Amino acid sequence: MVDKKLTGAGLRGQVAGETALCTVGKSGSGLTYYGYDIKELADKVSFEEVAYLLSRGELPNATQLAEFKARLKQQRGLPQALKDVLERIPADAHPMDVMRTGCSFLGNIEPEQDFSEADAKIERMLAAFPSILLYWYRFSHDGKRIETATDDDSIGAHFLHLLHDKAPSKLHTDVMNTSLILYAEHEFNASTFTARVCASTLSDIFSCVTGAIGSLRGPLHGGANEAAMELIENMQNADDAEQQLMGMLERKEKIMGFGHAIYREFDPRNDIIKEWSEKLSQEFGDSRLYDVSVRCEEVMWREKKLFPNADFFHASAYHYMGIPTKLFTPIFVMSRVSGWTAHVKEQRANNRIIRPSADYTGPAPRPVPALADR
Ligand SMILES: CC(=O)SCCNC(=O)CCNC(=O)[C@H](O)C(C)(C)COP(=O)(O)OP(=O)(O)OC[C@H]1O[C@@H](n2cnc3c(N)ncnc32)[C@H](O)[C@@H]1OP(=O)(O)O
Ligand SMILES: O=C([O-])CC(=O)C(=O)O
Repeated sequence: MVDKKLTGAGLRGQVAGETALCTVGKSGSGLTYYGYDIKELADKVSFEEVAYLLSRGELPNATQLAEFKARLKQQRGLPQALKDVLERIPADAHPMDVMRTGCSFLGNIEPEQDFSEADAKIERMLAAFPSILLYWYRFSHDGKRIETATDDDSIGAHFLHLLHDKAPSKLHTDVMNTSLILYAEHEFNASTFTARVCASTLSDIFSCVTGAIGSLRGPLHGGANEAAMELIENMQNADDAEQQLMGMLERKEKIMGFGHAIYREFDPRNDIIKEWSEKLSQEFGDSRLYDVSVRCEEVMWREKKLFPNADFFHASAYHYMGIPTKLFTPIFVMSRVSGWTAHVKEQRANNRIIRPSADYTGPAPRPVPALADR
């Protein structure tokens, strides 16, 4: 990858700590989890194996995986107190706010009393987050109190099952699996750094994840997959996409789903999700969204040397699976909770409170004037 000097604002280019979890923009295709290349992981394993890897440092063997999945399945149910809270959140709330509240409330009724409980709480969040999201969504939008304890083999299938009231196809299950793997971990991104700052104060794991959800919500981070969908859904065809984009670039507007703080030439997750988006477009029988996305990619590279990040082709892929746009970023939460919590454990294992300094730009020292003189 080409080196660009990364200086100044946003702590860009500054090392803020150590991690054994992940490399971004370094070896192989540019993204590794505990030394495993993202392409190989996306090809060969399940999201549950990746979640286990991130939490324990090694991939599970067959017995460990079966036990891990069984524990996750058992924990999909929600306590009545949490369902009561979710039923009070209005239909027009942003689902990321629902996730933030759901996570925070879970931390009230099932708190992490001691750091030795971290693994149990991580499994509970992995199992319960799709249930929290869909219980609220189905109650507020369809007036239905759904049963969240399904028998689906994977977190991705569980999510789609609750959303559509039926077990998903193999294709959709596979896409969800890959998507959750791609979103699982990404070094010191903004939301993970939020989680680590919180962990460094020796706070509980639910507080760390609640804060991280808040950071992920913004359109410059996880919220970009929804913003990308809003962009492409209004493009009628590839030529229209080109025309609209050229206008936006001329007006110096930001194009959501493009660019990256670390990668300079490509995001290795893009090719993978792009391929699934194409397959889904064929199954869907209407390739408009895929076609306009491809043209956007071409135009952005030609005009600005900017490339699609992980979020851009996720928009069309999720849409083809019938997922409402406002649920896109919460899927990111369902996945990234594995990375956040792995970082919380890593921070706790070698902790010093994260407390950087600031360059002062305010007024020189001065006396406080009396109220009557101001
Ligand atoms: C999973 C994820 O979270 S991936 C990121 C998701 N976010 C998005 O897709 C939002 C759109 N993208 C962006 O806002 C940015 O590219 C970010 C936030 C991801 C990275 O920001 P930075 O590290 O500041 O970007 P970088 O230093 O590469 O920017 C270089 C130049 O390209 C411009 N640029 C970067 N991305 C875009 C974009 N998507 N559209 C238009 N211009 C852009 C910047 O404005 C900057 O121009 P300038 O030097 O004249 O100010
Ligand atoms: O690393 C980043 O800054 C953003 C990102 O791609 C991610 O968190 O997946």
